[in-house]
Amino acid sequence: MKIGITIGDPAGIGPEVILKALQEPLADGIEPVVFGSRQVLERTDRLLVKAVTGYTPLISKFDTLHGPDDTVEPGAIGVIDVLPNLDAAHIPFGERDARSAQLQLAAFHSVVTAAQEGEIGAIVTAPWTKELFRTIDMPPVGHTEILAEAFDAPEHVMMLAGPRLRVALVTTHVPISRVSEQLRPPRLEAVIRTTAADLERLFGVKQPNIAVCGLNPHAGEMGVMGVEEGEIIRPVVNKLADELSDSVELSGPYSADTLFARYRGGRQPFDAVVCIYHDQGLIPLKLMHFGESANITLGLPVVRTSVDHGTAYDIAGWGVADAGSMRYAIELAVDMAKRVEK
Ligand SMILES: NC(=O)C1=CN([C@@H]2O[C@H](COP(=O)(O)OP(=O)(O)OC[C@H]3O[C@@H](n4cnc5c(N)ncnc54)[C@H](O)[C@@H]3O)[C@@H](O)[C@H]2O)C=CC1
Ligand SMILES: NCC(=O)COP(=O)(O)O
Repeated sequence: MKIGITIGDPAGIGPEVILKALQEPLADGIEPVVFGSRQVLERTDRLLVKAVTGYTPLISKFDTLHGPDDTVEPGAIGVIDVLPNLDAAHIPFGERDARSAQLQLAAFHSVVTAAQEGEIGAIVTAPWTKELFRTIDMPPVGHTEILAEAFDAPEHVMMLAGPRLRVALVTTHVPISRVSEQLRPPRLEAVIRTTAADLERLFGVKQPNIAVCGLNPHAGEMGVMGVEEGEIIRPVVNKLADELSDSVELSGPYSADTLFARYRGGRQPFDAVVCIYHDQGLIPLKLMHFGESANITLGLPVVRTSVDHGTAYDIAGWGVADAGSMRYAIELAVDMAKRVEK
């Protein structure tokens, strides 16, 4: 099975974490194919040879493919040049460059097409810089939103998952001031249903135990600190807890701070926590699992995972980036693709 890995923003740490993550071979029968630029991978490989003690050069393993249907030589790393005429070799690290915006987007479009055509078993993305799209007159956009549109999946969910904590987000990249207006019963209901279904489909968790956070301090404290819990969250949770009682244990809304305190001491009280906004879920996730967790798009017909970090311009080109999350994202994608294939 081929796993399509996108290069992300070439000015960031994406290419570095890909090559570091591929130092150890993947499971038998799994062929990594990097969608991006051979020039970028070659310069990163050279850099890592100089900067990282014990790094094994991979350049001799790069196998340029004409397309995702090409065969990858055994033990090789397939590479697809998505913009062969782009001079990507000299894009400066840690700087905004329109060429990076073009490359990160072209790589992603290519991998999405390959997935739609059934050429790859899963997508793994290295980080891109959303704000960079302004250099090519596009709005800042995440992979998740593009995937949802490409696969017509309005009920998609962004989940970040590590060994114990999994958080599923109701709202993602919106200003805090707009979270309340985006917290609507149909969206919350869709997130709970998709999370429950994909805990089993992708993670193999049967009869999941799912908690839902409140939005406000103390989950609104009987309405004196906010009304969304009483007006929106509790009615949806009560309705679905009843409807799904045979297959899901659903509870909430919980006061978010104390809910995450239950994870102390190595405990895993829930299979997933539905969080109302981005930082409500990602702060505890990163405190517990940064570097050993991945981002997963639920609700898609294709498996897609990504790293738990961004492009880290402050360390790009130094060779010091930790590739734990990229390796985790690749291995998780392989597991999920095998589970879905069965
Ligand atoms: N999946 C994706 O494409 C994601 C992209 N981003 C994008 O990344 C850009 C930068 O975002 P930030 O909030 O600054 O987060 P960031 O994760 O890029 O950096 C935050 C801090 O963590 C460090 N760091 C991140 N990953 C690391 C690694 N693998 N090893 C060692 N240190 C690491 C960085 O050096 C920095 O000090 C933004 O444009 C954002 O949109 C952010 C998250 C995910
Ligand atoms: N904070 C997570 C994040 O930004 C992931 O975005 P996406 O590119 O995976 O949609």
